[in-house]
Amino acid sequence: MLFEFKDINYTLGNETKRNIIVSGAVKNGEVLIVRGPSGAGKSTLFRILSRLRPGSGGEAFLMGKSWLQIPSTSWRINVHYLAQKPTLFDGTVAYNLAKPFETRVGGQRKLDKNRAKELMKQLHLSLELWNQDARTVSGGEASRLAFIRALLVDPVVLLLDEPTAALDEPARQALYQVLSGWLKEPNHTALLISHNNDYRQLEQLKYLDIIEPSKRRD
Ligand SMILES: Nc1ncnc2c1ncn2[C@@H]1O[C@H](COP(=O)(O)OP(=O)(O)OP(=O)(O)O)[C@@H](O)[C@H]1O
Repeated sequence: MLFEFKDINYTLGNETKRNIIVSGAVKNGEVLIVRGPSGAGKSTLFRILSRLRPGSGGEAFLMGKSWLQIPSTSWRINVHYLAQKPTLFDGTVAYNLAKPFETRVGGQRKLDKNRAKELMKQLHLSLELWNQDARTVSGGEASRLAFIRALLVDPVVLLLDEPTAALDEPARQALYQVLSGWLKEPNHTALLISHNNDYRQLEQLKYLDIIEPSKRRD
């Protein structure tokens, strides 16, 4: 297995607490669709798996190596969380795409400008955006730019949290086409949250349902 998590355990809610325990595994090229009603804890699971917040138990493994053996900064390079609301920093679009390479997340690598521009074209983004102030881009442009930035970092696992929510149909299809190509490269896999079934063009799908324990049949 390329990426595996076992008995990830976390509690949601303040007064009425809900305890969730989930496990899953994905091979090279597979996509695990994480489903569940709004508020079920899907984004929370992604934040735990990318080690942006702690859970209360369980263990994840990247290429067979436990997260207990890998520092969280290195883990996050390879288990990359793409949040529902994209984070863009003050500065141009180019600056935003280069941002991960300024820090340890990008390792020793530099931004591949040609690849960045090629991805922009594939995702129906105008190259005129390159020098635009990132705070002025539209919601749909912002989500595609954050997706491009994630691909440029080239993680092993992409945790995609409703990546097409702000996109129109052609842009949605373009995003899944780019993702599909990325998944065909070695050592790539993804987990995906989506409230609509717009990901049908992806292959090798698996499903994980997050439901309240009281509704479980097992
Ligand atoms: N930092 C936080 N502090 C308090 N409650 C939180 C926090 N983050 C999430 N929650 C709560 O935990 C629950 C699960 O949130 P989460 O974002 O994981 O759900 P989700 O399944 O991704 O929902 P959606 O499909 O609506 O995005 C929600 O009730 C949410 O209000």
